[in-house]
Amino acid sequence: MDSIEEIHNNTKIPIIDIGGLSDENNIEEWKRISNQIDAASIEYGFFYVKNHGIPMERLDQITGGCKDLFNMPLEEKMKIDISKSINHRGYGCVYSEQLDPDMKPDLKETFSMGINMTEDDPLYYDGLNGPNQYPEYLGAKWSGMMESYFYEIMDVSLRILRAISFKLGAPLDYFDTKYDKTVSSLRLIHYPPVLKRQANIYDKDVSPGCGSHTDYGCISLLYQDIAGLQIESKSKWIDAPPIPGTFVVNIGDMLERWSNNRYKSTLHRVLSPINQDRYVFALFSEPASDVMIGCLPGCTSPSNPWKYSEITTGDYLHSRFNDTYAYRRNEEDPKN
Ligand SMILES: O=C(O)CCC(=O)C(=O)O
Ligand SMILES: [Fe+2]
Repeated sequence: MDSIEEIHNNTKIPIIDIGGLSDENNIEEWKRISNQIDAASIEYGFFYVKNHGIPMERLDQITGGCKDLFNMPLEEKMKIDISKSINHRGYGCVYSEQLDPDMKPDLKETFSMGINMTEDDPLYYDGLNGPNQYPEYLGAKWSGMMESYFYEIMDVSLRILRAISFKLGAPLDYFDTKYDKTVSSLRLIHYPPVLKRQANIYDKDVSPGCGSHTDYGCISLLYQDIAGLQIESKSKWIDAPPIPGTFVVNIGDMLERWSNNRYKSTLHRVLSPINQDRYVFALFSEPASDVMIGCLPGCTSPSNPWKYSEITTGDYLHSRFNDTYAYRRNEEDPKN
């Protein structure tokens, strides 16, 4: 395998060492890290993080968990199909999602899960909260492992959001207070191989691995086993290859709104792997569904008023899911 330096020579997306965020008294480190995150979020909307605290063995274990899920017989996967869910969780089969409306639906299958909310909570029936659909076929050990991982990666996401709050003039726990009933979603993805990639990636008759899109939430943290991810930078597509032990982090639409466009929710896409399966797991980090997306204190001034109107994270997510999922196409848009 190529060394980190060799891989990194081929991409300009910065690698940021976030180890120092675990000591909240080390102000110099917080300044250094939050400045690096700030610069990368302005220029690329993407960066890699290392020293995040999740060991390589754990990442291999979760990759193994992805393979176990997608290797299940189709009838077992369909038992937990996302269309059976009240809250957009469970298995999404190949072609069920179309992230680029100008292209064919995506050649990928997915599994989504989040926190288990109890039924007595007023947010339970808002279509984003509620129970997970776990694969019984894989037993409680599998779901227990994924639930633990969900909290481990949530923790990393909140550490990064604290660094962003630090930089943008908000209290360090600005996002923590909005995340008690987080609708964050952990998503496992499998990209089936193609024999030969189409010569013209813009061929509208061929499904992309994942069509070009921006993410909906605050930040996404992604681990990929093999290459395929590309991001748009200065009107060109550049590769964001896997770098061992790191996560790819990107800014989503909600943080773009919250930061008054200081940070970029960058277009990205995935090329189907050739002759090889590709496995990914990503956390889409988002606050509770009743949280209003406002403007961070350091991102507005009399000469730079907030460019958006207020919307709750729940309404925003529903409208985006309705745009991109075949099974939801006929549902009412809550924004209308
Ligand atoms: O598979 C990848 O590398 C990216 C997936 C992605 O962008 C997404 O699911 O939003
Ligand atoms: Fe994405």
